[in-house]
Amino acid sequence: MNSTSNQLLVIFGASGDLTARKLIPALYNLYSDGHFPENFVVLGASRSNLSDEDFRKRVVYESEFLKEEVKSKDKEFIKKFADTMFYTDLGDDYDSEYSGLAKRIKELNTEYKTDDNFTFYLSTPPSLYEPIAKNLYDQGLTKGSGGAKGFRRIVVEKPFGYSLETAKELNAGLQKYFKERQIYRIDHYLGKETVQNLMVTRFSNSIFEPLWNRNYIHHVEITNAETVGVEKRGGYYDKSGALRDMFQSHLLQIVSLIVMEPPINATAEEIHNEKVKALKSLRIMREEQELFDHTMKGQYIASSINGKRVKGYREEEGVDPESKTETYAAVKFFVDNWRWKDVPFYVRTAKRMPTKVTEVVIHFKTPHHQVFKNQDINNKDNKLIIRIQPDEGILIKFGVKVPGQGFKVERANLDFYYSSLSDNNIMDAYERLLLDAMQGDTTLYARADEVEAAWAFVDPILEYWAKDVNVNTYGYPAGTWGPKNSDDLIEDANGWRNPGELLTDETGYCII
Ligand SMILES: NC(=O)C1=CN([C@@H]2O[C@H](COP(=O)(O)OP(=O)(O)OC[C@H]3O[C@@H](n4cnc5c(N)ncnc54)[C@H](OP(=O)(O)O)[C@@H]3O)[C@@H](O)[C@H]2O)C=CC1
Ligand SMILES: O=C1O[C@H](COP(=O)(O)O)[C@@H](O)[C@H](O)[C@H]1O
Repeated sequence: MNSTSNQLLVIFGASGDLTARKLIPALYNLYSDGHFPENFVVLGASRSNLSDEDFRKRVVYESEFLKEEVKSKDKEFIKKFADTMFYTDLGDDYDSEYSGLAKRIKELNTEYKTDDNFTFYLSTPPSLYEPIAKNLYDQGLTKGSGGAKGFRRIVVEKPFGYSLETAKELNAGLQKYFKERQIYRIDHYLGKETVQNLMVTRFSNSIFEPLWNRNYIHHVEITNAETVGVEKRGGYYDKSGALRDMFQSHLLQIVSLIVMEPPINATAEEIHNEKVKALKSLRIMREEQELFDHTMKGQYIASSINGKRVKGYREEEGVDPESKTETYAAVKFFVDNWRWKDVPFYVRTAKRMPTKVTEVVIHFKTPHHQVFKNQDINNKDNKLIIRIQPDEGILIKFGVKVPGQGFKVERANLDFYYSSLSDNNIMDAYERLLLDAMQGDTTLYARADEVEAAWAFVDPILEYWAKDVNVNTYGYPAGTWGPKNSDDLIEDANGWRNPGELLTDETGYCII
């Protein structure tokens, strides 16, 4: 296990939702599991005027996200955790000088012996990333500006850019003040245990990797379905859409792990090098006809689920009532390299689907010669299903003989659930990623060139959709598996695998 050095973690945007919802609960779990170094301090920073005690109340004692923990643990235990938290007010805006912040950091560093090791976590709107980095530099708080003895790391939240151009600008802005190896771009899917397991499944078993290519794989299907709508994030989401929000980041990261070649070792650098090569080999769609044939967008419309009316996307708070922003995105694409030539990849992501599930399905080719003729024609390929969430696990579907006369073949399941491996809870993604940042491991963070390669693939689709000519936005009733014609995109592979029940019997079909 890596060791965690004494350090001070500064969270910008400490009064915000992510800090309370994810970061502090993740820190609490690390603390409970004994992962804090001997000397560890958290300094929250934002414009809101709060004292240290106000901040502790807000994110620990009265936090709706730590309710159970505060109730069930003894007071001393919780107090010790809360006492690692401090707060400093940044004044009116994140552009003003940070002399107060710098002073507080230095005082805490001396008092709590955090060895001059600072991690800066930016949980703010991305427009503030460069100004914050510059201010840290101006205050002598970065390696380049202060002759620091300890380490300096900067963690930034998604979204990382809005397009290839803006992602490049963000990268260049941060790289003026921090070296690439000091920059940690969060993609919380990389912190999920089963996403990491994609590499282990492939590269530590001799039964999968020899088959992991165009000779044996017919197609690859990835589904990311959520039951929730846009909730309180309508304002952000309406400018973003499913392709930017999920596909460019989380789903292309998963694709890179499926497509990549084996790294020569498991170091961050070698893994990132292979992932970049994989992302660069995705065939960028440039022709309008191809973009038309291989992409599909949809938007959820009102429906009734279990007798309760569910709002349509256009009725959500912060959403333009005439919005054409997609809450459903599906893309078919190819990978231009030796391993994957002519193997189609089908990837979809959507909100307001019947069930929450993220899974990768590797569909193997059927055997060249069919010895047993009476196999169900739609169900004769082997499938490897990697369930990323929920019920993390791996399922192999393979043919077995039905007992009795003759050779009737049926699919059987070889099922593995992650939960059967250990009694310990699987670490939450933020917990894992924070611990990695605290330990200086960038493996599960996205590197600049990875992010840019993903945007380079997505940009032409976004541009084509933005033109709004020959592009339909298909409506689908909330609680269904997307537009009624969604199987058109994947008809050459017998349609999508829809695991789970339909919540509603409405099956509307419309173009909106
Ligand atoms: N919440 C979530 O579940 C997720 C969030 N993220 C990302 O994390 C980051 C923070 O998100 P979240 O906590 O939800 O956002 P919030 O709006 O809840 O918090 C943003 C924080 O930034 C500060 N801030 C400073 N300037 C501005 C400004 N001009 N506009 C808005 N806020 C400002 C606010 O504090 P103050 O006003 O006191 O300065 C606040 O603490 C964003 O980049 C978001 O995309 C990513 C994935 C999930
Ligand atoms: O980054 C995001 O992810 C969530 C889904 O995350 P999950 O871990 O619950 O699968 C998504 O709802 C949100 O829109 C997106 O910004």
